[in-house]
Amino acid sequence: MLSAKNIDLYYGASQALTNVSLDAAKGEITCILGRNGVGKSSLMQAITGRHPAKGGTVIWEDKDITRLPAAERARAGIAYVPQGRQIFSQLTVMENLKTGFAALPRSERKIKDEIFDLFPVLRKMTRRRGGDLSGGQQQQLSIARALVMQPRLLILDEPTEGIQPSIIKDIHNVISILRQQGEMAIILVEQYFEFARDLGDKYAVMDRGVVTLAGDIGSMNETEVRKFLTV
Ligand SMILES: Nc1ncnc2c1ncn2[C@@H]1O[C@H](COP(=O)(O)OP(=O)(O)OP(=O)(O)O)[C@@H](O)[C@H]1O
Repeated sequence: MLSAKNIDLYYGASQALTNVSLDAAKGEITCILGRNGVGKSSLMQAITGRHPAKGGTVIWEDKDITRLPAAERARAGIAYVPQGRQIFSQLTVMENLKTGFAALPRSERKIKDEIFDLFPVLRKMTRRRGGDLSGGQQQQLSIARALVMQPRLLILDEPTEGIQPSIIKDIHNVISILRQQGEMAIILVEQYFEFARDLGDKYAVMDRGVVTLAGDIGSMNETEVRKFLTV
């Protein structure tokens, strides 16, 4: 279980998050919705430690990780699939996958076959350079690289952004399988409303650095939520 409480985050003097709280439970998908620039990625930075919070606490599996550096949070089982994918374009697909090993003890540094079962397209491409993959293939590689870390919290930051519909469907299936397996908590940051609604269990809507609406997707008022998504 992840519990971020009363998070304040600044970039210099500019406050990007004010008193934001978010929980994410194992076996569930928690969706973060909101327009560009409202603070969704900043909240993920606070959770992953890439840009630590100035105020508030981040509790993960009953430990206070608020002050832990990002690498230690990764070792504690928190994996982040960044917006824009951030594939190493000069490295091969296999080398990209192996960068996920850094968070694992030596004895567990293996690429499990399951990774290629989830992303069959990558199996044929292990020696291809990351930069030669299509955007959709890079997104799949980025998710696969996070899964190599065997995370217990998987954070996906806008995985459908700029991706063609057929691959969005594949990514949807993979996220759905991971949810069914029930082994990890998943946070899905999305602007594609239907994608999030169809996959999610819980949701939080952000607007200008605060959470404005939150609850179970089953009882979500779509009209209200959509008001925070359209420009
Ligand atoms: N490294 C940074 N330095 C300064 N300001 C930043 C930085 N990163 C984000 N911001 C600002 O913080 C605010 C929140 O940005 P953030 O990226 O968290 O929003 P977002 O909801 O994830 O939007 P997007 O979908 O466009 O990424 C914005 O005003 C943004 O300009």
